[in-house]
Amino acid sequence: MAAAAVVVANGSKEEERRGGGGIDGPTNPMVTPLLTDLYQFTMAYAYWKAGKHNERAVFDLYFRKSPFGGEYTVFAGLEECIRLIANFRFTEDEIAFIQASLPSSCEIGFYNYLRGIDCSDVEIHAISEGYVVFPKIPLMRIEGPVAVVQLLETPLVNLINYASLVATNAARHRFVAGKSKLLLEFGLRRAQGPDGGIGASKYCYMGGFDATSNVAAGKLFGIPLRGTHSHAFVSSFMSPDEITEKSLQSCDGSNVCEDFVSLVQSWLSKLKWSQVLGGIFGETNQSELAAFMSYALAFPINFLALVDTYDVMRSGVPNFCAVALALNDLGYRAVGIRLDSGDLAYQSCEARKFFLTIEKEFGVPEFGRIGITASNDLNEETLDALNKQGHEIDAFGIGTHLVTCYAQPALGVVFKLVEINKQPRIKLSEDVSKVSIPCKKRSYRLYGKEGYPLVDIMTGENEPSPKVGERILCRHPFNESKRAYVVPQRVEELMKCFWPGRSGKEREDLPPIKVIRQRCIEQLDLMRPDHMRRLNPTPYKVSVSAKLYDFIHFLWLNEAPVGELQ
Ligand SMILES: Nc1ncnc2c1ncn2[C@@H]1O[C@H](COP(=O)(O)OP(=O)(O)OP(=O)(O)O)[C@@H](O)[C@H]1O
Ligand SMILES: O=P(O)(O)OC[C@H]1O[C@H](OP(=O)(O)OP(=O)(O)O)[C@H](O)[C@@H]1O
Ligand SMILES: O=C(O)c1cccnc1
Ligand SMILES: [Mg+2]
Repeated sequence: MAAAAVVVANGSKEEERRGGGGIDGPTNPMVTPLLTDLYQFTMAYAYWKAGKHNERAVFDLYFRKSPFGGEYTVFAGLEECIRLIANFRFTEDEIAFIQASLPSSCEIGFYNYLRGIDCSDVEIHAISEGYVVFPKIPLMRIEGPVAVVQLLETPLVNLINYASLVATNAARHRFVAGKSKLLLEFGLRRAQGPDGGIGASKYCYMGGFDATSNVAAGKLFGIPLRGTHSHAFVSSFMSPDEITEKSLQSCDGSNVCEDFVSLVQSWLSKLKWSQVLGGIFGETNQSELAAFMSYALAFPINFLALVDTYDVMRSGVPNFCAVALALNDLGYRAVGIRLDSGDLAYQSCEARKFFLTIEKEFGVPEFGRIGITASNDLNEETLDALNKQGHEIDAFGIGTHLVTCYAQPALGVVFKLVEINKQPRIKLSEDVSKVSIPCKKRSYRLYGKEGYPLVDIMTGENEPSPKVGERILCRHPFNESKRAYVVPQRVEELMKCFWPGRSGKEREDLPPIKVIRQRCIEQLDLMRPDHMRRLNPTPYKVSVSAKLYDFIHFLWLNEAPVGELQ
């Protein structure tokens, strides 16, 4: 396959980074081999100086606790990692910068070594993107020359951390909102910079949102685009007299209404004087009406109005209905309203009643079902509160809380050495949850009779895999008394080969985002409901085989010095 090329972003006369396997470079051109911490280079130099740089190392990338007080995480960001790996080459410019940044005592031979580095000898196994994942289970296993893999630590952790966090946040918002609601990501203006904005749109879609307002993300990833209009559009109008072009062709093109403004005004007075609606409102705001009419003239098939600029029930909703009824006369069906302040539950119910009354009173089929979108600082809690109160909202536009991951700003993804030169390594800690699980491992998801995943289990690389119908002991990695026998009805090996290096293994495809999104939805559906609930969810069991358990504790005892009491 032809090698992909990514033009280096820093502008000067630049070489191209030659990609492997026809895989494009990272979406964000800032993702280069320099997007790492200085200490990765100093360690790489020290490995090189010690003649250790080509020792074969295995690192696991995993997190320790699911975010947002939950018991599940959506794994996202893998494709961007593979794009980095496939195109991992230093340019001359970058090497010159590293040379200028390291102490002058560093030998020149190191820079020649960096010149020759790529990831052709690195092997990456990973869980598929969009999978539901759990603490301690490796999301990725990275094997290769220790100095190269060390350089990958920071960018890989960076690419997985926010992606998985925000995809999980999206999945959690979807869980509370319910499957039938349309979820729109509106966060670009509030995101942490341009990359935060693009990443949020991509991974919220992956986590189950339906569309984004972010046009660049729509182009880059093919995510559906949706949007309404803002208060500025409404308040920019002063009066209906501003509307000079008043004609509107009917939907089927069979006739032209020469004065759409008068048609709307006549509907507004019918509404005002109707027996059943009379009394709800009097004079509506005419500048708002002008804005709605203008928007309808511009978008007769997509007419949606923001109704809370002046007064939702006394102005916005009646004005919207007058325009929608005029459109209806011409064969168009209005899309709906957006509420962006006040009590969203109450207002949505009042608006729905108003629509239903019109449907009945004026015999307009389906008018009662007109869409209601709500926005304004929504998050899991407000969605939950709205559900409890009862509401008539069909779509939610969510920005700040979703994309900034307001409830938890980072997922603690880590990258730990588990083996070097075939020797298992462990990292000890006073805090047991921070002790790393040594060895090059495999991991499996074991499913029970009811089809739910029961437990994830890690084994040594060369242990026989768990078998359907065969009892296996699953042990908590650090708590001796926590163990269970499981007879799996289905066994799924979790990690697949996404970058074979020189192993000759087949490389897993990187599927389109829509496929990953669908996979994520199916994965979330597969989970037992008590793991998913928001309040005190049941922890999902993560375990090790009996053999791996014994080995962890043998290594632990071997590495931990024995204290002496005086
Ligand atoms: N029925 C409801 N139950 C619980 N929370 C709600 C309900 N309706 C709206 N909210 C939330 O209450 C908060 C209202 O925020 P705030 O008081 O700042 O806005 P507002 O005064 O309604 O609008 P703005 O200041 O934008 O004009 C928002 O976070 C919104 O999502
Ligand atoms: O509330 P979020 O979840 O962040 O969703 C996006 C918000 O952005 C827009 O207004 P903006 O917040 O810019 O202005 P406003 O708060 O004054 O309406 C929009 O009207 C939403 O309210
Ligand atoms: O299209 C919208 O309504 C929108 C887009 C971004 C932010 N707030 C609202
Ligand atoms: Mg706001």
